[in-house]
Amino acid sequence: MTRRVVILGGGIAGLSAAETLARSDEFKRGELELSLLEARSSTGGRAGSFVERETGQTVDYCQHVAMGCCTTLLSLLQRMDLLRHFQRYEALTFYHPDHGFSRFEPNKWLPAPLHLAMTLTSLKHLSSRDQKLIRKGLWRLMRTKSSDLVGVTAKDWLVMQGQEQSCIEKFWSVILVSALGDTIDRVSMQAARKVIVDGFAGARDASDVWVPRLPLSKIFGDEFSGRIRGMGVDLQLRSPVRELQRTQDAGTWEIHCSGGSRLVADDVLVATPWHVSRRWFPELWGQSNSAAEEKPSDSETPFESSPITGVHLWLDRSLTELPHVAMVGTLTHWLFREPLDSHAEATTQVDGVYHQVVISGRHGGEGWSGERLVAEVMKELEAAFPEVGTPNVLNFRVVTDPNAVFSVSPATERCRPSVQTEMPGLYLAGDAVATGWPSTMEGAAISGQMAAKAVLGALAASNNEADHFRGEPPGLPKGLLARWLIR
Ligand SMILES: Cc1cc2nc3c(=O)[nH]c(=O)nc-3n(C[C@H](O)[C@H](O)[C@H](O)COP(=O)(O)OP(=O)(O)OC[C@H]3O[C@@H](n4cnc5c(N)ncnc54)[C@H](O)[C@@H]3O)c2cc1C
Repeated sequence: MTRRVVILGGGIAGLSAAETLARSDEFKRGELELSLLEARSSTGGRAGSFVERETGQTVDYCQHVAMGCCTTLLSLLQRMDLLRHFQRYEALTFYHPDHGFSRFEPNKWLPAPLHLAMTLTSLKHLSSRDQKLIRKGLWRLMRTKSSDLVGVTAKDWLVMQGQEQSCIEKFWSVILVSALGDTIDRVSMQAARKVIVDGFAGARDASDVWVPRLPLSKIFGDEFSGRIRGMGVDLQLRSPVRELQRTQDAGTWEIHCSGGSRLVADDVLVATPWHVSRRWFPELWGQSNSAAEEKPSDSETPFESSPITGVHLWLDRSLTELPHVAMVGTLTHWLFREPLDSHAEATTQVDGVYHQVVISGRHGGEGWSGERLVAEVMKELEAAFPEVGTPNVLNFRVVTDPNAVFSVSPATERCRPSVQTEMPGLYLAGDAVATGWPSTMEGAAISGQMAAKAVLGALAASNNEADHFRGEPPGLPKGLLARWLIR
């Protein structure tokens, strides 16, 4: 008998689930029918783009980057022949107003984690005392198990380890705010460990930076959706789901879309963002994962959002030849220059050189207008690149997504639901489910794959077959030394 699986939400989680299911033998044998319902006119979700009205250029709501440790995302892109739209960088450039530019390039020959040892020395904004303390902190972190960091914020742990303010501001905060999308007084040290250990220390290629060369709407929208349709998935765009109901007698799910259409499914895989999924199933989003953990009190709101702002600038000149710069001690966190190959598609004459500034975790935004924010950012950029004089801003857009990422606080870590629920035929995906990853494209890709495997596992169980499907995807393989040193 054919089982009908419906995926709700065509962000990276939903796309990853659709790809895993569509490649399964069960789907190829015709035992599964697969639909994906997406509210918007394009897939990709938060990894999306808009057409800027003045220039006609397609630009991402906000620049996205992946790291080498994002193995599930990168292999998904590879399988879909989309990785060629990403550029890999092995080095990063840091800038500090008092110390200028430094290059961060992990050693290619030393085994992980020694490949990072010399790298800190190249960061001019870190004094030798800072470097010594940071090495000590990194060592302690590698020797501390993730399970020993439950309930602690990154800031508290760093202070407990004797990390001074200067190390926190110039090193830990810079990496963690960018990677976790929120400030270190809010985020959990478990999530911070994931970034530092998996993203830098665990393997040599882990800290590579992968930057999209096409607008995200082309990669995760047009191209990805074309491919999954080609694999036989019934993709329905502009189909916002309004309501979900379990029909007890039939043992199926009824899915009602805003336009009045109705679908019946044996299995539903909910891959909408946490703030949407929570409206349908609040009980799944506030409870502790582990029986040993206490349920948080009502006063705790475990799933808070953190904003990310993209400041899109069209300047009358190019600021730098560098493709991206991580800025330390400034309001600007990242500068990206001309990240897209999209200009040929602009509908009007593109005037100016496109740059994008990214600012993460700026809660409240100090009530500044777009003009004020651009003026402050431009002051910082002029100081960083004095050789180009005073650039004129020909056009700008400030895009802040208040729900860009969930704030991965200690309370949130305890409450992230797993992909498998106790409701028959109901599975959860999305970057906020319990993958161990922060709110990232990688977390979303892993969650979709895990949820799809749970669907296949249940199918195997109902057919009395062995369940080969469970388990998290493996990350980057750690070398011998890293396995020995990292707990
Ligand atoms: C500004 C910004 C910058 C970021 N930078 C990075 C970065 O550099 N690196 C990184 O790895 N991650 C980054 N992220 C995070 C990353 O974009 C997300 O973690 C990831 O895309 C989440 O994917 P998802 O599928 O879980 O959710 P979403 O992308 O939110 O997808 C959910 C989908 O569900 C659809 N939907 C919602 N409601 C309904 C409904 N009722 N019916 C049907 N469909 C519905 C939505 O339209 C959407 O397409 C950033 C996010 C933002 C916003």
